[in-house]
Amino acid sequence: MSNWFHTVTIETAPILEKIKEHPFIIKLMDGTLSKEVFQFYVNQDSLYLSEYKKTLAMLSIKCAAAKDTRFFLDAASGIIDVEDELHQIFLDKENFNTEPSPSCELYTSYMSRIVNNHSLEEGLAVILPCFTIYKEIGDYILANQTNKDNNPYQNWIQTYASEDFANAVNSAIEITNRYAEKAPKEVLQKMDIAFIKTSKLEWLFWDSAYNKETWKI
Ligand SMILES: Cc1ncc(CO)c(N)n1
Repeated sequence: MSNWFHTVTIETAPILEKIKEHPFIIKLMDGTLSKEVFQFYVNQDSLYLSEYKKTLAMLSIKCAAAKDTRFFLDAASGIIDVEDELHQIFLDKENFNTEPSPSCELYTSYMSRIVNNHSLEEGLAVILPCFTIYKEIGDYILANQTNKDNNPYQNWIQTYASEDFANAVNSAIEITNRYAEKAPKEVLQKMDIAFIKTSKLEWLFWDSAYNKETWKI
């Protein structure tokens, strides 16, 4: 198989559509998303990113090629900058909740489990939707919004529709496709499962923020 990512993207297209139709994204795009919901999201996203960077660093040391290790280490340290920038702007430090929501816990734990206990290829697949879905959504919002000048969430939107982020996404896809080219069919199937599940978790993460998900007990 020459382009694993292309094939799995076709398979996950309905999930991406559902994300675009989610009220969180619709309201983020038109600027009517409540500040409370966005706060909840940024709070949880900060907890998410702080785990995600560790997972990327862990994945980096499993790559045989030094340039791939460097890419994931750079991405991990880039996340520290994103955490600092976006979260300084949007995060309400006094009301910061240090407990991950069930969906946040599920998402970060799932990625960490796959990266730590499974093959490199599955690890590459499991962390990829975090890049590719945010790129899709960033571009989608920017292309469809009519209120770029007065959307309170424009900085957030701009980050994920930026050229820097696009370059990082392309590199992550290229690396994953390169390892997939040499992978046997059984491994490719496991890569699909990991990618599809994380794509669903992306939807779940937005949905959980929109509903300000709590632990039921
Ligand atoms: C949940 C989630 N997925 C992906 C990204 C993009 O890095 C993010 N900030 N948060």
